[in-house]
Amino acid sequence: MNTLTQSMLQHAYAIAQEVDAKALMFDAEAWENPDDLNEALAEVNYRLLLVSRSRPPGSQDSEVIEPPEMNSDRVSVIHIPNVPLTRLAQVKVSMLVGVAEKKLARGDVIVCLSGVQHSNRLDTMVVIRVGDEAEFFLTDESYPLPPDVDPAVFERVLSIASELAVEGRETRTVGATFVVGDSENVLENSRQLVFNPFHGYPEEDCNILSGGLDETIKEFAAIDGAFIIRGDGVVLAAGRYLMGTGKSTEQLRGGLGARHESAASITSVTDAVSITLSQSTSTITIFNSGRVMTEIEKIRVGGEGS
Ligand SMILES: Nc1ncnc2c1ncn2[C@@H]1O[C@H](COP(=O)(O)OP(=O)(O)OP(=O)(O)O)[C@@H](O)[C@H]1O
Repeated sequence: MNTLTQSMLQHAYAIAQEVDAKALMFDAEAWENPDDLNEALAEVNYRLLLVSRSRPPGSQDSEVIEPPEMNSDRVSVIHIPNVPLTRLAQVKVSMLVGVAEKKLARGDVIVCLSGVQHSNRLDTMVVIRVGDEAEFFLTDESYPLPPDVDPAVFERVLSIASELAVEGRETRTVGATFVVGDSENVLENSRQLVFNPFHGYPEEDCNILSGGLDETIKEFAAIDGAFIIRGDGVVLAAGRYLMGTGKSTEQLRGGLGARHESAASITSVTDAVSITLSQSTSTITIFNSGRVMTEIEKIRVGGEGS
């Protein structure tokens, strides 16, 4: 391990102890292989949140460093979308997923370490109190998800939206809205714009957690309207027109149009959360209670985090 990385680890550990941090958040992807990661983990005897890239259920990706099996309360893993993210976006998404999975809570202090992917080098340390930075959690909600939404479903939708942002469709950017949770209410507050491609299929074939559905969803992102996803991951509909427009509880910033307005509004009249990918900026915006909860900007095509 190089001197800088060792020094970063030691200082991060010392700071975590001094400020009584909830955890040290640690980027598993900065390592080239699991042995190097293990060596680094042995350096710090503190509660660890390992950030790792998520893969679709059942898929293999040799680029992804799987954190070692650890039978310990000291270490838990947060999966974030497997797309290039800036350092800030990575921290933001890790915190969001960490809070959704109840591994973190508003007010927790965390010491975050990251480095360029597979470089074996840590070069960035950030100390954050979850929820303090306005741009991380823009609403007052202490828990970001509706009660019926499995955090794994939220994480998968976030991954699919992030991949869509990077990949686009047939060389073009695409936009999409995923409305997750409180689906009976959401269906009552929306109507079918076009034929629902998920209608009539067994639920087990339409669950985003069961694998194999990502490409189908990405294909249907091109059709007008929103996806409606039940809290357990079953995709109930695509091509859905969301009603209740104009009921968002805050003025959206300039440049956001009907897609974002409708995504915000549906979360003000139901308990759902909306995840919206902008076609024009490739920014992902997450809404709940009619307001912006988080924005993830600059999901980039290729390159290193900055
Ligand atoms: N009420 C609605 N329910 C579901 N989808 C909608 C609704 N209104 C608009 N859309 C979707 O948004 C698309 C138009 O988005 P528009 O450009 O007007 O909004 P925007 O918020 O600026 O989004 P973007 O940043 O992606 O351009 C439509 O093609 C349609 O797919």
